[in-house]
Amino acid sequence: MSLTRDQVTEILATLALPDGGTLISRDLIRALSVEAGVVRFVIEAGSPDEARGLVAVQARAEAALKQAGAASVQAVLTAHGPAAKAPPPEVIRSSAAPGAAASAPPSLKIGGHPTPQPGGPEKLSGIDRIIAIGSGKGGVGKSTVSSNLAVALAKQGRRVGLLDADIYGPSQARMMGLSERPRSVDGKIIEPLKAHGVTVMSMGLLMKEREAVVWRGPMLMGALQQLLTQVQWGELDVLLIDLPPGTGDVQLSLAQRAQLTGAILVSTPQDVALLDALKALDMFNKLKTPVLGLIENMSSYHCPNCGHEAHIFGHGGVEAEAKALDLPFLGALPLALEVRVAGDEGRPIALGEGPVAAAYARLADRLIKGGIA
Ligand SMILES: Nc1ncnc2c1ncn2[C@@H]1O[C@H](COP(=O)(O)OP(=O)(O)OP(=O)(O)O)[C@@H](O)[C@H]1O
Repeated sequence: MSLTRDQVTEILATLALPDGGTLISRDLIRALSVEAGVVRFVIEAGSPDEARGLVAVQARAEAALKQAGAASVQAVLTAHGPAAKAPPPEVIRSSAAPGAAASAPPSLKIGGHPTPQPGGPEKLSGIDRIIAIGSGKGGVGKSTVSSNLAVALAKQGRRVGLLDADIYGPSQARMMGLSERPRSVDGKIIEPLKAHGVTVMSMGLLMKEREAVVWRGPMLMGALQQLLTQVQWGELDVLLIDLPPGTGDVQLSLAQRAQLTGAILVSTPQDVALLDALKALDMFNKLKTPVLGLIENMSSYHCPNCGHEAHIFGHGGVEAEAKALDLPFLGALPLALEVRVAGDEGRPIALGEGPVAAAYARLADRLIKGGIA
């Protein structure tokens, strides 16, 4: 049984706080989302002291939700002090790393309030093109496509950056095989890491491994601004930005802060994913970010034993939709076990040879020839 948002709220409403009331009656829950059994939320306390007193409630909430059927629970305690005198909000503890404080390179503070940016979206110095990779819903392979496309472009000689802006569930560090932490000598400029010929920066590299972070709008926008402007990207032909799924604060904030060349949307052939993708499309239109095209991921499956080609999630839906919308269809990427295994091992499949790597090479070639990447 998969939990609904209302059921989650009901469960949270039963958990009494040490000084009275519940997480719901005291209005401490922020950014609650329930998707495919994964429950994510922030418990926002008024002060770091109050937050410390809520650690036990956080653990009880996680246990109760898991018992009620949640596949996983990512609950984060944050504290907000009064705006005038408080330091930037502090991530106190995440559900996946009990007792661990969020850590970053020495003296580097991540996730403060964004600084005002007069004059609209900025052109980031040294970066020729910025492409956001989005999807209407989670799990369609947006991060997988981003890392593999980055590698495929680098293999064809492009200078490529990959920014993991999926601040809620960063996965690029794992997919690109990075565990080292980026350095910051002066506490301001962050030195990105290099993997497989790609310059990479991810919130995941600044957090402890397995830590889940869910931030509210202002903190999140501050973190995103830092990842865009404080990272020493160097000279890049293209920066790929792996967005969180859906249509939210990060997308909005990104479009407001950086001059995007455009967005690429990833979808699976399933209708539901496509409908969600259309919502994302609508969002990019509203943000005046050009949509450069659609990609169909998990398109066809080649049986490794008999070579038979099957279309497990259907096939061609994204191409048909692209046609109907008069948008470029950029390519179909096969469903293959090795894609997941390679991603989990930190060596994107596009690094090697074979049909999937060839599909990524074609995609990269098409983007380069089209002047997109
Ligand atoms: N073409 C593919 N063939 C096989 N497995 C795939 C393929 N694309 C993605 N996957 C696997 O599907 C899972 C989800 O992929 P991924 O994390 O890239 O999706 P996502 O859209 O970025 O999700 P989220 O937005 O929730 O982070 C991963 O385990 C990944 O390895």
